[in-house]
Amino acid sequence: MNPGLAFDAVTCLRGGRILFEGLSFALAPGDAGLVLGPNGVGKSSLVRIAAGLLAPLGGRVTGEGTRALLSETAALDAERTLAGALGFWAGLDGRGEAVGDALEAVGLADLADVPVRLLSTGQRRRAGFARVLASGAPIWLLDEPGNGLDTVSLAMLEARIAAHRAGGGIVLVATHQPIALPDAQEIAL
Ligand SMILES: Nc1ncnc2c1ncn2[C@@H]1O[C@H](COP(=O)(O)OP(=O)(O)OP(=O)(O)O)[C@@H](O)[C@H]1O
Repeated sequence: MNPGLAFDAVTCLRGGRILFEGLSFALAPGDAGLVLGPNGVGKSSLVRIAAGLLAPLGGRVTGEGTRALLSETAALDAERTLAGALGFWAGLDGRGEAVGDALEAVGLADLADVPVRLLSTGQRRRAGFARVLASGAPIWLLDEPGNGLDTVSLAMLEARIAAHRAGGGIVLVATHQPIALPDAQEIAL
């Protein structure tokens, strides 16, 4: 199976307004898409459509391969320990053993036993990214992945994305912040 992600003439309606219309792009293994545009233009909506959480008004999304989403909400149970919350999701994919390495990768191994609700903003963001890493999904959908990250963590994120692409993974990033994403396809809304 060759992963891929393509938008074919996708139109997005939200809150009674057309946010974008007839949007097409295609990402192949190793590719990155960078979604850019001002506040409220529809970047998060585009990522949600790519994740299958929001239906487009028109057009279609195609592509093979599982998709992992990092969005504003980390989607981790606040009352569980960090390792427990990540283990819940990874376990659903039969990848419970991947949690330890993911926590190491994002520099949170020391906080594995801390409840998610006690994490700082940046730590929570990194925890959300650890969930993506642990998923093993070939397609990463990252909505503002750099939010709240310090310089070291941003460099970690960029390095992990580069390694993912080098291994044939695909990434779609929506962001305001500058992020190193060499040769990314710009998707300007
Ligand atoms: N659940 C919803 N119901 C109705 N309208 C919504 C909903 N979520 C978002 N919108 C509207 O859709 C528009 C686009 O929102 P979206 O979050 O996709 O933009 P964005 O480009 O990601 O913004 P930002 O840069 O501020 O994160 C906004 O006008 C917003 O109010």
